[in-house]
Amino acid sequence: MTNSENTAENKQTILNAYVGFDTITQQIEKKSLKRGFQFNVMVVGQTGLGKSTLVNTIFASHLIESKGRLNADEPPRQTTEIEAVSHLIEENGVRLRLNIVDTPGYGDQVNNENCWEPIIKYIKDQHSAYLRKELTAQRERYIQDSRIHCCLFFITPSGHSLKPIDIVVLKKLSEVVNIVPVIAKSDSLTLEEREAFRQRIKAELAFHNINLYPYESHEDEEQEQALNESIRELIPFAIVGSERNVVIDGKAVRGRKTRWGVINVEDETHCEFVHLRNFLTRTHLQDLIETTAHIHYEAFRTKQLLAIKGSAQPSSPTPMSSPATPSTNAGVSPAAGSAR
Ligand SMILES: Nc1nc2c(ncn2[C@@H]2O[C@H](COP(=O)(O)OP(=O)(O)OP(=O)(O)O)[C@@H](O)[C@H]2O)c(=O)[nH]1
Repeated sequence: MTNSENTAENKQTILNAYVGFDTITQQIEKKSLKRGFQFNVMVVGQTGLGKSTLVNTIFASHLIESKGRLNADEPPRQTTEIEAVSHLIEENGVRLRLNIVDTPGYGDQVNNENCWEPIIKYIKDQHSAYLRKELTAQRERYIQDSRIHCCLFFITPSGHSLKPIDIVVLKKLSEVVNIVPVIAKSDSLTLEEREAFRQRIKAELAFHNINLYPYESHEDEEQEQALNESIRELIPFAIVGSERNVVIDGKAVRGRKTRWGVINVEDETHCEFVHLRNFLTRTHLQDLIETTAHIHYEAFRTKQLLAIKGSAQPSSPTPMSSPATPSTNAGVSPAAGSAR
């Protein structure tokens, strides 16, 4: 046997031997399962649009209470107050720590000037808290992540167009968080009205350059790109929520019973709730978490660290790159995201 044959044979032997590193995915899975997952969702929209109901419908349990008035003589809410509730939910041995941040009463005041500020401040405060923990000398092994991974934005089912205040708030939010807009209570619109409303909203979002999640990325595989494209077609999701079960053909389903029939929340021909739930929990949960870290938090972090560096060198002759345009994750551009 020649030397080169020997080398080739050796190489072959090594490649055929079972080393065991193919179990790395199981090892990661085991560790991740032990640690559990953290998902932080924020709901933004006017009072009574069904925010609490939708969250409870998505996660199939009563997680948050409605903040609506129970009696007509109760005083209306005075200010935008932000409230976070935390739940540990478990499915087939997978533990998910779910934080729901409710922002009741947004845009409900007589004077809505800067009503979005507490919401933006809350999101930035979470980034700031994370950065502080990250920069401490003896940082925790696993930093508690309270950064908002997804903001469900509720659009009033007016059938006309977005309100000017919605456009301002969407624009501000899209710079700091992944937004998933939904047409709330879409059972109040006919199927044609829904579609026309959706197309109008898409056109408005594109006109105002509002970039929504999922962002376009040339790094995604073809399959992923196709999935994201189909999701963009459905955005904003026309949803119906319900915490009650109704009986259809002898089967109890989540639905709303009206005088003229029953809406089955889980029926794709009735509304897009199932698509939204699949998108949030089955296909994009991890990506929402990663995109928050790689794009929104990274932008915040860069801006903060550049600002600190800038203040440490007040007489520096070289101008610093603008903190307003931080670098984002390679290949992924929220600015290039589709706003359809
Ligand atoms: N028709 C219809 N009604 C809904 C839908 N979702 C919720 N509702 C009803 O709307 C009312 C308000 O729902 P909530 O979930 O409390 O609304 P909210 O946006 O959380 O209200 P706040 O917490 O006060 O901001 C309740 O009576 C719900 O049963 C829906 O999809 N369609």
